[in-house]
Amino acid sequence: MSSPPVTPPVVTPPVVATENLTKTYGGRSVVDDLNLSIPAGCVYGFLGPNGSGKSTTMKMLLSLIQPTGGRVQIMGRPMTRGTRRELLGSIGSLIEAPPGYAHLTGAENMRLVQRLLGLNREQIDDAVRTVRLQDQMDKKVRNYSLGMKQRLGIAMALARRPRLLILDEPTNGLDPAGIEEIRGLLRRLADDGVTVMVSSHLLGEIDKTANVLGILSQGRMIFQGTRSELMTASAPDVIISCSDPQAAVATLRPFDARHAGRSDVAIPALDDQQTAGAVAALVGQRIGVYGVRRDEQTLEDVFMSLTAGGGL
Ligand SMILES: Nc1ncnc2c1ncn2[C@@H]1O[C@H](COP(=O)(O)OP(=O)(O)OP(=O)(O)O)[C@@H](O)[C@H]1O
Repeated sequence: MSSPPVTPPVVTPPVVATENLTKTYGGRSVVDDLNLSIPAGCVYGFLGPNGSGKSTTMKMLLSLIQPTGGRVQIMGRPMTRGTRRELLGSIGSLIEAPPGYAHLTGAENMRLVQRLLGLNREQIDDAVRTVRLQDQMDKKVRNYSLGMKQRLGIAMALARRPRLLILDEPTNGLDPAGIEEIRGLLRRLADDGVTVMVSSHLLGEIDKTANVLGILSQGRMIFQGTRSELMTASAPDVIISCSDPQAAVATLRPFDARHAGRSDVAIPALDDQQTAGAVAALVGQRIGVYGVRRDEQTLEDVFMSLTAGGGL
């Protein structure tokens, strides 16, 4: 009897991959040996304090500036002088200030994009609907709120129906309602199969939207993975609630224990075996152990400790 044919798994290359991507200005590396990997269909949150190199990285992905070293691959193909034009045709981007002529209406701005890129009317209408600006198209852009300008910028980036969208700090300066509007938009785009790379210096602005996070500090990637992997990697404190915290701190000095208020003692970076050892040591000293738990950590705590609070 012949065995059924084995279908090889479909391996989709990352939509963006960089290898040792580096940018140096005057001998200083502002992007340093970066290995980015952005899976297809995700919202990739690119986080880091101001000046950590996010914009410089995004500009290199878009070929707006030349890397000093390393390589960029988009959808499995190397970005070179020969492939650049074609690859950029499948990327929409919003870098720095929102684009658009202030003295023209939203509709006039979109018509310019249509003509410039040789698009059809349906593509323009779809993009405007996606960012929910269809009722604002006859207003001059100078009368738009910042959030509306950002959404118009995103509509311009979306009009060519890109597979990849690169947005540099699209929520910067927006009020909570504007931030929520952009979050919802990014989720809808990812649901429609667009891969979105979005930068921010504020974790709270994108952590609920992003499936994958890349955290940059001083030009180096200090973490890349899912939100839950980040929480796991951060090894939260173990908190032991006990009858005599002063004596417990003395007993657990080799574990770097500290008094954490009332009956609590906090111990950093303990694995399960070490936790059992710490509890046994307390029991051996006749200190009553009331409870043992892992500290609650917000993603903000983790981010702050990873980036040592620099610039936040
Ligand atoms: N053309 C340039 N010449 C010299 N230094 C530069 C240049 N462009 C950027 N830098 C420096 O590179 C570092 C990274 O800047 P970049 O704008 O990429 O950071 P960022 O993470 O995007 O921060 P921000 O959110 O503030 O823009 C900064 O120290 C910046 O001053």
